[in-house]
Amino acid sequence: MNQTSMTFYMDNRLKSEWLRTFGDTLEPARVTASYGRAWRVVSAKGEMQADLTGRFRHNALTPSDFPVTGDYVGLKFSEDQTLALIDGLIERRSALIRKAAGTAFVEQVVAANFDYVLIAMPVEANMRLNTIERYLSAAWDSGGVPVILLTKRDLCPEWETVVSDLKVRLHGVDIVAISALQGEGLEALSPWLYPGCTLALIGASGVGKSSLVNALTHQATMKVNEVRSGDGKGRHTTTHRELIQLPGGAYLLDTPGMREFGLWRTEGSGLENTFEEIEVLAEHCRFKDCRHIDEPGCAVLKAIASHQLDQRVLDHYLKLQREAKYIESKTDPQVRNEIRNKWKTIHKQLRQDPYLTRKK
Ligand SMILES: Nc1nc2c(ncn2[C@@H]2O[C@H](COP(=O)(O)OP(=O)(O)OP(=O)(O)O)[C@@H](O)[C@H]2O)c(=O)[nH]1
Ligand SMILES: [Zn+2]
Repeated sequence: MNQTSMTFYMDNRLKSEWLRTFGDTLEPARVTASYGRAWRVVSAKGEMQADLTGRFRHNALTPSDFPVTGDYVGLKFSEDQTLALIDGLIERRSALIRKAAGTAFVEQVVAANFDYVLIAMPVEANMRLNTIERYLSAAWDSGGVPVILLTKRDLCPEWETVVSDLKVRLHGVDIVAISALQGEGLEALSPWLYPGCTLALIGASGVGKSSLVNALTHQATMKVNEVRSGDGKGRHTTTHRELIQLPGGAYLLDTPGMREFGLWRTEGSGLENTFEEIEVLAEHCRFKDCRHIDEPGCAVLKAIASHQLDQRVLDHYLKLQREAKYIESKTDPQVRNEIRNKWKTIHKQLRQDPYLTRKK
């Protein structure tokens, strides 16, 4: 359990938005944990459990209308002052949204109102750019600014080379390498640990997120995961608080939903924007449904043979396309369009990556 005290903070922009939305009728608070039907909030009065007012519940039409961890909310109190009730929600300035496919298309917000997205992954001699790109585009989509957090640098002797290499490839994205175990490199995170700054921490299971939180809070706030063999349970190591205040006043968001982030589908269609070159070439393939794998008369393969196109670009394209097909079959056209538009922005960044740039 987390023993540190928690304080409520709103910057000036938020304060004025708050006043515009609620005036002085409600008590400002922020959600520190969400349990589905109950919430934990912090306000100037301290931390407490909260329910929803009937009015709020009635007005909430979709799952994303309900409060999530990180949300700024307006509280009312029961007549005897013992119960806090959420009566309103400030519009989210950023959100990690999980798009779950089912009979109806459901959007699930898993965390809100962060400034930065810390993308955690172990540093390795051969970093997989595809994975990094997927995380980066999800981060940009969320409204937060991505920071790549390379973990376990004690296990990778060449970590410094990897970092400088990535800095060139991922032009303009901040990259930090740490070892939570040895307490190394943590000071490099200080530019983001200023009072009121909220960081969303994402990354696959086992990359060292809990260890980082522990190292930053200097205490066992989170249980480091010992994967239980057999039943696969005991995976959620997050204690009841999902918004953690760090010494120095920054906040860290770490919710169970975010922990599954590595499994999310964050992009769908729209690859044709990212890989324009291939699409243009493909128009000259003999077969309209050419897969550019081994078909005769394939203009894409011809371009590779003549070194006009890099094989790795095609591999990357085919891989993403296989993945995109899956979600495409499950999402509706309107959503596909949205995803496509987002990709248009992302594609600009990707094109600055030498890895994805066409040879000459
Ligand atoms: N060598 C080394 N091992 C680390 C480091 N950080 C974490 N680990 C180990 O990696 C394993 C997973 O660490 P966690 O912090 O539980 O990873 P997590 O990302 O929180 O995992 P989930 O809770 O499953 O999402 C543990 O055995 C840690 O001891 C590090 O900097 N160096
Ligand atoms: Zn082809």
